[in-house]
Amino acid sequence: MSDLEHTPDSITIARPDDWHLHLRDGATLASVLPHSARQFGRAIVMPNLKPPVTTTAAAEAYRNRIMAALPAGMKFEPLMTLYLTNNTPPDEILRAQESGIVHAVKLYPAGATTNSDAGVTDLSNCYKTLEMMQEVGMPFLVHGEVTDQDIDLFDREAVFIERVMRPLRRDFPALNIVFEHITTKHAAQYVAEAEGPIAATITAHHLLYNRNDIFKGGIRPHYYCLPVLKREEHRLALVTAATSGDERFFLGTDSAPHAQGAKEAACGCAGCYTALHAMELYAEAFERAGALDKLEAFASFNGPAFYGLPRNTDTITLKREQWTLPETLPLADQQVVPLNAGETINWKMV
Ligand SMILES: NC(=O)N[C@@H](CC(=O)O)C(=O)O
Ligand SMILES: [Zn+2]
Ligand SMILES: [Zn+2]
Repeated sequence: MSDLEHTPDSITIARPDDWHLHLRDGATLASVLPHSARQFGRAIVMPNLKPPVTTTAAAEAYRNRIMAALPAGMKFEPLMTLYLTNNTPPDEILRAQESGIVHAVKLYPAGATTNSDAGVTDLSNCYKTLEMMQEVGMPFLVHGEVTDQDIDLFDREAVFIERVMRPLRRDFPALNIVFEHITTKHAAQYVAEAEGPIAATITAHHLLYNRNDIFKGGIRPHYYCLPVLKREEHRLALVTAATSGDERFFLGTDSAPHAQGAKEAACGCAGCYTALHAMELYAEAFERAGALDKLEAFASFNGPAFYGLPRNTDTITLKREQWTLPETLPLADQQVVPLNAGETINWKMV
């Protein structure tokens, strides 16, 4: 635990960016975009819509819908991505690069997570496209889990490193890779030690919670996400990585809105909604580690550096001020339950 007497009552940092965000589309997009735009200057917008965003033209149209949904007076830059499929042609990468609005290509292993059925079944189908990405410097963002049903859910990230990540790095030594939403000590160690241009995003909830929290006092659907929360030793490894100052680690909320009824169900969807209070959660995690001084690089410097983008020039301020989260938030014509709904948290962005 940090020595609370000596931690500041407020912290001002360069405006952060969210390098892993689900904005969805239509009325849901309109409901959730203001939460992210209030805290973050930019976001890597994930392409796992229905249907997925698989072409540059679709990404441009999606970007236009996001900008149309942005409330007047709010500033926000969506950084678009393409959803890799078995059939994505290499020249789509050229179109994406030339568009100036597509900043990465995302791997969803088929069946790994929400809206991933159109994902890649075998990366060897994509080698010509990956070669083009390596050539033009287009980052490759990966949901790093295998999907074999005989692999324990809690082992899927670790197995992905051996079966997919290491061969990928061997075959594409210069490919820019982001290991998204890492959840294990294995992934943290791999990213810290791997050859070549590589980075990882870490969510706030994987820094604050472990798998016990999914079952605290009963089944807690709002703590269910993919990759799933892991043992305490893995959470501790993520906190060590995030607060290490290693510029390979940066902020990605993986805020993933699902309607309340889709989460509180016999077979609930995977995803935590944290966009409302993401920076407050990260401040809590970094303070608990006695590392508030490391938050700015993790949240505001390392991501732009990896993507070759300038840092934001404005700032945000977080004050140590308790406030209670709402039980629900509007989501299109339904509700979404934020993580920590109804709880009192210790930091507030002002
Ligand atoms: N993280 C999740 O649990 N869900 C994400 C998809 C993803 O990031 O895997 C979603 O889009 O719902
Ligand atoms: Zn994912
Ligand atoms: Zn995600």
